[in-house]
Amino acid sequence: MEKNDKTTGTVSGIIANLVVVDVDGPVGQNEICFITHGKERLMAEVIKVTGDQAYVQVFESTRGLRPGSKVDFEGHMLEVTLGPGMLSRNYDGLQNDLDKMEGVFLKRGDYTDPLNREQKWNFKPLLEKGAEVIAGDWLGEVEENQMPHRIMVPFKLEGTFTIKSIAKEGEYTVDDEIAVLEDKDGNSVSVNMVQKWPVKVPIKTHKEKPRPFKLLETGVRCIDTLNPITEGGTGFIPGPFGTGKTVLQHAISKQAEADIVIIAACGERANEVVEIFKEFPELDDPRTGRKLIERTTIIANTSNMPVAAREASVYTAMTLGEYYRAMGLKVLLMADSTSRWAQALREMSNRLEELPGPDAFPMDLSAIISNFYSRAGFVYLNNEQTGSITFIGTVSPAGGNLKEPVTENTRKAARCFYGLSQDRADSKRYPAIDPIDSYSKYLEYPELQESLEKNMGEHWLENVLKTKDILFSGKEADEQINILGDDGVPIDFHQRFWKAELIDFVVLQQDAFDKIDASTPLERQKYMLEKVLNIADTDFEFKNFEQVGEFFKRLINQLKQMNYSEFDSEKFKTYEKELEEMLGEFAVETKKEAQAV
Ligand SMILES: Nc1ncnc2c1ncn2[C@@H]1O[C@H](COP(=O)(O)OP(=O)(O)OP(=O)(O)O)[C@@H](O)[C@H]1O
Repeated sequence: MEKNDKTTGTVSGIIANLVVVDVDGPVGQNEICFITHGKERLMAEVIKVTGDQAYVQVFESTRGLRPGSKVDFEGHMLEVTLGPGMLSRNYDGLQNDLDKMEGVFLKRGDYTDPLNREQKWNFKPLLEKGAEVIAGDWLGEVEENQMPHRIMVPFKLEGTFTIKSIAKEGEYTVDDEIAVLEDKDGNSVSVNMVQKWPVKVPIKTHKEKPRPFKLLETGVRCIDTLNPITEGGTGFIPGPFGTGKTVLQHAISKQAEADIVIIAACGERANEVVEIFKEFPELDDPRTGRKLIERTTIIANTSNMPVAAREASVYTAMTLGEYYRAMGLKVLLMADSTSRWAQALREMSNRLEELPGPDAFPMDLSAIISNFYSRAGFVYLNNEQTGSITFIGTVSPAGGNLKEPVTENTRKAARCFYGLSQDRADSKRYPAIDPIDSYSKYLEYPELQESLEKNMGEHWLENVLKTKDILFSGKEADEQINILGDDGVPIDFHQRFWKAELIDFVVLQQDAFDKIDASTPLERQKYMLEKVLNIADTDFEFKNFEQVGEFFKRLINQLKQMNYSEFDSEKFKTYEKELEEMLGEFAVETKKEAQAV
């Protein structure tokens, strides 16, 4: 889309943020333009072209804009600027640095540079003069917040190049030349540490993108044990307000096995975004012992920002993720909430008077959502290294209706579903992920099954399925008890109910604010699951239903004490010993009683 003679135009109509422009040359779909309004230059994106008219969506308020204003088309789509120095930053959807703003917004017409042009970085070459390279290959690296940041052959270059020269190790700014590449015809390309890339086009410099197959450890038991997400996998969390979405997102961001965390806070209210900016920098990073923000970038947009900027933010976040993935890093991308992004799509579609789909969302909502989710994934790079983007989006279904179009279409696109339940939140069973409704389709992938068998033992999958069965059977028993009364059902129903409670309290419920319980390593998850299943596999003899409840409450208490103690510590072992004694004594007692009868 690059061209030399830039197209210009004149504003001929204005409908809120949608501006009609009479153009004097060719313009492309999604091309960026600037409208001159007095001393301001307002950025806009072409969203429809008919004949010599372009409909452009302005990223800012169009207050006071008049027909006749001049428009300059840029010849390229909305791009992000990629380079070292993006970590710990708060950007808006157009990659403006929000820390440079006054108040919550930038002044209209102001765009800030996403990178620091003065800062020097210690560049180390990874390749030598004469090497043959293609787009995405790692020429060298700098270090940012103790993380390697690879300087890559620009993604836009096509074909094979030879390195004509490469900078020696030393201090350079992002704009300094660090290499010169030469194509087959002898044309030279100067490369520095900055590249630009259009946000709506996936970066595809990898060699292969297999189905994800490796479990991504999050330390959250009801995810890892019951419905695991994979490295490069996708998941979504629909949840009513106040069900623990924020706490869960913080837990996953802090604990997941990721090098880089990108948060797309899309369309949140301004005060919620301010909360994110305040809360995130305070989160400790259990992996590095420093602050999580050092390996995090936040892309935020509030509902009162223009619709096109809101729509852009998730793409900007994904493109940043793809950039880091091409460096061989593991990226965790969290978007909250994708419903507000979909609302931005709806507003745009409505203003364009497109034929509406269900609930007035665009007809192609399903394709938009699944195309977006498909940009996540696990990849093999050309140098045999791997990289990944694991994507988890939250959905805020209006009125908790999971049949509404955004939730329905997200369900088709995402492989894991973590449904937060109001009932569980009300009874303080956190995290409130519903164990019956939630699922991970990855568990059906033979690739993951194989890797689980290798890493978690041959009975792991069997145990996970058994756990699900016990939870389901407990729910059924609970329903029967509620209908027929405690005395109206056989004692066995109580036993089934309490076995599910045992799993709920010991495996599913997890205190995000306890130093030890907050995050459980896989090895410990495996140990505890086996312990609990051993109990669940035993058929105890009970005199009456009260005895069932009493016995299981004691077991739950004991096992919870273990959850709160350092794994394998003296304290842990003491609790475990007491638990075994409890089980042994009960078996002896009931045997005696049975003999007496
Ligand atoms: N895993 C957990 N362990 C302990 N407490 C929790 C956990 N998850 C949630 N809570 C409790 O629930 C409260 C509400 O959680 P949170 O703020 O995450 O809800 P939310 O769904 O994000 O709310 P909103 O929809 O308003 O953003 C927390 O303040 C905390 O007390």
